[in-house]
Amino acid sequence: MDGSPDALHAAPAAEREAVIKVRGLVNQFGPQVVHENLDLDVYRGEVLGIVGGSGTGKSVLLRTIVGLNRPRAGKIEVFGQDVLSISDKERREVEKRWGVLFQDGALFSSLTVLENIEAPMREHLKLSPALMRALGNLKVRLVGLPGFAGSKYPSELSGGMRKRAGLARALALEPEIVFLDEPTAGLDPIGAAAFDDLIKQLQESLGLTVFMVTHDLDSLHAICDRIAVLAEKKVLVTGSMKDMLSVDHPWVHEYFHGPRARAAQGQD
Ligand SMILES: Nc1ncnc2c1ncn2[C@@H]1O[C@H](COP(=O)(O)OP(=O)(O)OP(=O)(O)O)[C@@H](O)[C@H]1O
Repeated sequence: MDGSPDALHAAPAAEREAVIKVRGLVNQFGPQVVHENLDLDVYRGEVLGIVGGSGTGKSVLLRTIVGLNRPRAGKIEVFGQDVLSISDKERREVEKRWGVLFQDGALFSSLTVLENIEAPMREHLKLSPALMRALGNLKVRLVGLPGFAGSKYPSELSGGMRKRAGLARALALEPEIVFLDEPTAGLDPIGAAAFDDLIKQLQESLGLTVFMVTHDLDSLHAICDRIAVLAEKKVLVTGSMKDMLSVDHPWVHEYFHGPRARAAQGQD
């Protein structure tokens, strides 16, 4: 198997714009090396699913790209900018162009949903309170929440509603890239499928690029254009769901041919 991260993808990489380019990434915590010379491209407009065994560093990769973890070595370009060496001011400009949904939603518990959605606007934009409120209400609707949810506190919402509220906040600045860390974890299968639909709809209507860490085989089937597998401290392989079926690697084979995979493909 070719070690190139795009070895299995049919379209020539040169034709697609990589909005994220990771090269030679090294992450290490004490003696534990999590990533060793990891390379990855994320292309504009795609939904990329990041999968891998527990502890392979999926969340660390996401956190490193968005600047919450400083790597030992390597280069990360987002929108062509070297995000590890740009100034704070340049960094804030780049940060405006992405949104992040953490696994638990990471909403401020003391703020209402609308106030949560307005928080990034307050930080990055100079808008009147009335305009922020109007935009916030639009985001509430965009993610399929009922209007009354805007005035609720996170603790007053169901898990699925909290995820949607977190997504609304991630979309507050109308980003080009959305990072999602296990967005369907903790949702029941119907709620998870509805959330998948929402992500796909938003990706299509807003032209979003979606970087999604997931364990959810249904999500991979339903919405991912491409999958990147983390194993052996790097991106072992990337490709379509179909490509994954022919990868000759024990974890990849077990994951994509196991009973849960067959069920997700509708073969059980
Ligand atoms: N800040 C940190 N300090 C020390 N070790 C860390 C830190 N962050 C992550 N790790 C370690 O790095 C490894 C990768 O963690 P990460 O959360 O990225 O795994 P993951 O692939 O997302 O796993 P899971 O699928 O179980 O969520 C783990 O062994 C974790 O303990």
